[in-house]
Amino acid sequence: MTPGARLQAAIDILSTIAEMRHPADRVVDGWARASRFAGSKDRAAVSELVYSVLRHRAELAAALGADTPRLLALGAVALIDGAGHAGAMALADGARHAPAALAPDEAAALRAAVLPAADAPASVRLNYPEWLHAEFERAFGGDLEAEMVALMERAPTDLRVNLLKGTREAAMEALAAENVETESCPLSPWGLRLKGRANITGLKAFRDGLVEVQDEGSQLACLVAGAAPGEQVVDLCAGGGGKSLALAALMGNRGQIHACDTDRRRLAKLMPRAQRAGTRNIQTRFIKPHILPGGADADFPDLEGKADSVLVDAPCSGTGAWRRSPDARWRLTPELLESYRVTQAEVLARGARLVRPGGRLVYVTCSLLPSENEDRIAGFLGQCEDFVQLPWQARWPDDLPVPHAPPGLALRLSPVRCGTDGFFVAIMQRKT
Ligand SMILES: C[S@@+](CC[C@H](N)C(=O)[O-])C[C@H]1O[C@@H](n2cnc3c(N)ncnc32)[C@H](O)[C@@H]1O
Repeated sequence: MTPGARLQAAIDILSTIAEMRHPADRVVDGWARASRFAGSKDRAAVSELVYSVLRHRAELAAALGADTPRLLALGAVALIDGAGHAGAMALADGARHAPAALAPDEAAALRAAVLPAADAPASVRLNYPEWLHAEFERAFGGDLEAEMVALMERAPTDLRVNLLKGTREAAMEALAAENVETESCPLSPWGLRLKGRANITGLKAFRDGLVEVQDEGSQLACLVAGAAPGEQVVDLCAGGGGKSLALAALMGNRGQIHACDTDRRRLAKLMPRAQRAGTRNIQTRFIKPHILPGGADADFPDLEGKADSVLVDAPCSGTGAWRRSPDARWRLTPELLESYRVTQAEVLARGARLVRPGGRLVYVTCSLLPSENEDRIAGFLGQCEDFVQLPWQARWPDDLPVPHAPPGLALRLSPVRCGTDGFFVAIMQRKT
């Protein structure tokens, strides 16, 4: 592909993302599958440009005074990728497969474009929706700028070594034998961080179930949630089972994990993964999203008040994972956020009913927003007096380095403080 054709492909992908509001990775993958003519370098260059626009969208829109996919992509070539104004304009020459020549107003906007100065609003310079500014300020205070800069960076790829299949050292060797260099994650005892890039799902170590892709922050959430051999564990929002699989490894295949979700399609991904991992103590359960107020929970007639531990890995804004999904910041709306908060309160209350006296209720989000985190826990504890919150430090193993999390009972991970995605973990215990 010519540089102009790559630019036009990025513009087409950005147009589809804007029109359909689909996740960017899905649209980029769909384009790559449908574009057999594109080689691996073309695919990498197109994807790089699409993500560059998504990471810098607010800055670019302010610089250009417009946010059409065409101008945003040209602006990214000029201002982010370093090609300069003339370099970007030269690509839109109307040649076959390249973008049509610029209209006079487009050319004028591009020529005049300069990235916002230091006195521009933080939400513009650091690329997040202005309506979330107060929440981020509440979350980070004086660290807001540093955390938002870190959220614009690319996240490393982390793997969780499946201890049911081998040690971290054995996994590192197996990966090295497939030319994939890794290093131990700084905090997770099961974590390996890729030094470069690799197609993980194509590796033998992955197919053999020795490693799974899981951010270190998610691994730490599982470490703190904990699960002991022989326990009855409910993973109430199990999705594709990333956390169920980590808990199963902790349990050494003894006890039972009930992996539940309201989405059959997501849940269906779990059992093939469990098989690959050699996990034999997970069973899946499709559940309805709501229970009737005051009534019994028809999806859990067998588990009411019986579970040793209930993990509520709640649906959330995903703000903590913006490094991986930069487009998610532009799909989030106040209405969507409010709908997450409502569901979070519902699933917490539902999970609480399943916990036995003395058992644990663990609430996890990959959100950085206090309204999905601390406020949810405060609301829950205000209504459920038979639960008390435990400090996360009490569940942190003595022999591991301690994350630089801010003080408080709940564990709050973030890219700057801990080098992980943003996560929130609160542990509550049912009084005996
Ligand atoms: C953060 S994701 C779970 C990720 C998963 N635990 C993992 O580690 O891979 C949240 C999940 O909650 C599910 N969900 C949404 N509403 C729900 C509800 N009312 N009850 C239970 N699960 C729900 C979604 O389908 C989604 O799979």
